[in-house]
Amino acid sequence: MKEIIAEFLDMVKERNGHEPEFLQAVEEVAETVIPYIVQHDIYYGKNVLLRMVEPERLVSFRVCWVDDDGEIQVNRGYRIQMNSAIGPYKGGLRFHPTVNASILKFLAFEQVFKNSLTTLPMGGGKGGSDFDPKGKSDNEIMRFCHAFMSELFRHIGPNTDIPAGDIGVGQREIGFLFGKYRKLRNEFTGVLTGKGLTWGGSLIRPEATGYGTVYFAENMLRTKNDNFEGKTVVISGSGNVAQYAAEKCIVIGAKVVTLSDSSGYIYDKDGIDADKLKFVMHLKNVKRGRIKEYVKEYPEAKFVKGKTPWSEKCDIALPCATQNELDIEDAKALLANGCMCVSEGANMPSTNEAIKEFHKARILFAPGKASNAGGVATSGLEMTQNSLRYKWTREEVDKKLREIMQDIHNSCTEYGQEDDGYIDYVKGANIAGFVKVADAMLAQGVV
Ligand SMILES: NC(=O)C1=CN([C@@H]2O[C@H](COP(=O)(O)OP(=O)(O)OC[C@H]3O[C@@H](n4cnc5c(N)ncnc54)[C@H](OP(=O)(O)O)[C@@H]3O)[C@@H](O)[C@H]2O)C=CC1
Ligand SMILES: O=C(O)CCC(=O)C(=O)O
Repeated sequence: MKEIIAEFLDMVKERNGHEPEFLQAVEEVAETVIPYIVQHDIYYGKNVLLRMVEPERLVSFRVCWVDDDGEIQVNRGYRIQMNSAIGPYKGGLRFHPTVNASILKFLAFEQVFKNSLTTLPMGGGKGGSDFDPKGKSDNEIMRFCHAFMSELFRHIGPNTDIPAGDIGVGQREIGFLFGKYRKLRNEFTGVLTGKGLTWGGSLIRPEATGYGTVYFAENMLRTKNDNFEGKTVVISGSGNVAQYAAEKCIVIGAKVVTLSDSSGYIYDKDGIDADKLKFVMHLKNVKRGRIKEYVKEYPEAKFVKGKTPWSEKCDIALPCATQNELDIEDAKALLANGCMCVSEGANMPSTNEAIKEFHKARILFAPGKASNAGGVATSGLEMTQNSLRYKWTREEVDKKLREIMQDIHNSCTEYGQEDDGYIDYVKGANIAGFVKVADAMLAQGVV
C-alpha cells in the first residue's frame, strides 16, 4: 500500500512540485483515501483521486486600483474552481499578502471534501488575492474590492460559483464585492454568502464557523461522556472564527485563556469572559487593532510576542488562525500539558506530523474539513434562503447548524472508527467526503 500511495504522490509532485501547501493537503487525503479505493472495486482503476487533485479551472487575473495617495497599485487575483460534481463551486476569498496558487489550491481541495461532508449540494472552490487589507482605509478597501470584482464577475454566478469570506474578507469586503457584482450584472442574486442581514444575509453566518467548531468538539467529547463545562480552552487567532469559538465556549461554561494574532498571543489566567470578549470584538472588528492592546485594558493578562499559544496548559485546543500554525513540537507541548481534545477552526492549522502525534496519543482530534464546516454549511443555508426568498430565525439556523455538525460527526465515525473503538476523524472525514464526490463523478462519466 505504501508504494501505491508514494507512486500517486510522486505523480502529483511532478505536476505541482512548487506548491508545498497543496502537496501537504493531498498527502493527508491520499494516505487515508487510497487504501479505501484499493479495497473498493467501484473506485479502483478509475483515477478518481487523480482527477480530483486537478482543478477544473484556475483563473488568475490582474487587479489594478488607486490608493489614497493617488498611486496605482497592482495585485494578483485568483479563483480556483476545484470540483463541481455535487454542486456549484463554493468557498471563500482570502485577502492576505501570502496568498498564492499553492495556498488557494490546498484550500480549494480541502473545500471539496468539506462541502461534501456538510450534506448540502455544494462543489468546492476558493479564491483571493495577495492584497493586504491591514492598514488600508475603508475607501482603499472599497476600490480594491470593486477592481477585484470587475474581473471575478465573469467567472461566478448563483448557479456557477458562490464565493464568501475567509482571512481578510469579512462583511465589509463582501458588501463592496456584492455592490459591484449587482451593478455589473444588473441583478440581485445570492452570488455571495456572508452578506449583511438587510441585503440577503443569513442569521448565524458570522458565528457559524466558530460555533460549529465547538459543536463538533462537543460531539467528540460526548463519545467520552464528557463536555466543555469547567474545561480550560486555548484558542489561536482573534478574527471571525476565533471570536465566535470563544463566545460559544464561554456560554457553555468553559474558561478561554488565550487569543492571538500574527504578532503573538495574550494569556489571561482568569479567563476571557463575555465582557472581555466584547472588548476584543470591538478592538478587532471596529478599531482593527492588535491583540496586544488587550493587556493595556486588562493588565493582569500577559502578551507573549511572536509566539503561538500551544505551550499554555489546557484541556481543549482550538486552532483558529491559519495553516501550519501548530507543528509537532506544539503537539508534544499540548499533550505534555494534558490536552485531550483538538478541534480545528482554521484550515490545515496542524502539520501532518502534529496530527500523527495526536493520533499516537489517541486523543480526540478533528481536522478542519470536518470541524470548521459549519461556516460553509451555513453559507449553504444562506443560499437556500436566497433561493426561497425567505428568512429563517436565529433559532432555526442554529438548530440546522447543530444537526449538520452532528451529521458530519456521524459520517466521520462511520468511516473512521477503528476496531478498538478509537475514531480517526481524519480518515473518517476524508473517506466520507470522497465517497459522495467520487460517486457523483462516476455517475457523470469522464468530463
Ligand atoms: N471565516 C470563515 O467562515 C471560515 C474560516 N476558516 C478558516 O479559519 C481561519 C481564520 O479565518 P477567519 O477568522 O475568517 O479570518 P480573519 O481574517 O477574521 O482572522 C484571521 C486571524 O488569524 C490570524 N492570522 C492570520 N495569518 C496568520 C499567521 N500567518 N500567523 C498567525 N496568525 C495569523 C490573524 O491575525 P492578524 O490580524 O495579525 O493577521 C487573525 O487573528 C483560516 O484558516 C480560514 O481559512 C475556515 C472555515 C470558514
Ligand atoms: O462560506 C463559504 O462559502 C466559505 C467558507 C470557507 O471558505 C471555508 O470553509 O474555508
